[in-house]
Amino acid sequence: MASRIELFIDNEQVALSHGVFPDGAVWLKVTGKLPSFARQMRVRVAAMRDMNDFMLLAQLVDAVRHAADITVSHLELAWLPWARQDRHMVPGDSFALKVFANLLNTLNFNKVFVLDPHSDAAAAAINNCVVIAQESCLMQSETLRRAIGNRELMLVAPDAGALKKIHNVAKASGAQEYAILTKERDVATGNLTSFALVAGDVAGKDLLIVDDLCDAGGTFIGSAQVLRDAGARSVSLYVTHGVFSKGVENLLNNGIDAIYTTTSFTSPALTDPRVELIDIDAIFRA
Ligand SMILES: O=P(O)(O)OC[C@H]1O[C@H](OP(=O)(O)OP(=O)(O)O)[C@H](O)[C@@H]1O
Repeated sequence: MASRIELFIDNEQVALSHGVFPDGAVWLKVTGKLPSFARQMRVRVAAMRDMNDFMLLAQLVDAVRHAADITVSHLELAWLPWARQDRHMVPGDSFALKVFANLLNTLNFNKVFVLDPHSDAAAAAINNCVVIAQESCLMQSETLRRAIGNRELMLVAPDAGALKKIHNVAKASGAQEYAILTKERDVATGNLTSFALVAGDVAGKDLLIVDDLCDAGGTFIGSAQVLRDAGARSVSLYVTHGVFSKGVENLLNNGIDAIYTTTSFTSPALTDPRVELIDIDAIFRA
């Protein structure tokens, strides 16, 4: 299992056990004590990445509802898989986010809390979805709250998708200004081109690129190059979701000085002095 899954009944954590049958099917059991009557079931899932992880969640919900009369059920879904496939993009592909949301909706949660989803399509497709906004996630880093508030770091939006959110990040953190970059992605190949700085005087400044997620990192390596060419003193990166499919070293060796991310996808065990992890527990509790 790749995901991290936790169960809380009326705010008390209950132990789980899971594994894989010889035929490859995953199994899950609640091994802690389940009261026969409980008000609230809360399930937190981080780093969900495939249908085995979804199946474990579905089995957990079934096990709890079989044993206890639950009146309210909440899901804290830190990382939303398939969130980037938020429309049909090329002929023959699928609107995978909608397919996943339709399955998730069968679990009938009263609320589904999602951290900084890639686009508005998530809240439209998931029933009873509550979005925890990017600025709420970022502001849980004391380092960033202080540095942005003291004007020691200037915010940068790396593309049109990020620009939609950065105004709220600036407002929440007390930043006066932000720089804006553009890029183009060929959705058929994934290739990135045309990086350009379209607004903001970044010369001599310490910068913080802010975005929802980092996958292979091409967006941020290309952005860092443009920002350094324009005279930036340093370039750091905040992403709510750190997939880092080519490793954090790929970024840290290619123009990114420091990384800030949450544990929505990144393992809490990641240790690198140049990476600051924001615990999702702090975000969900805020
Ligand atoms: O680390 P990388 O591999 O570069 O991927 C990260 C980028 O991809 C996503 O946007 P996307 O390019 O899908 O564009 P969109 O915001 O227009 O959907 C995301 O918002 C980042 O900007």
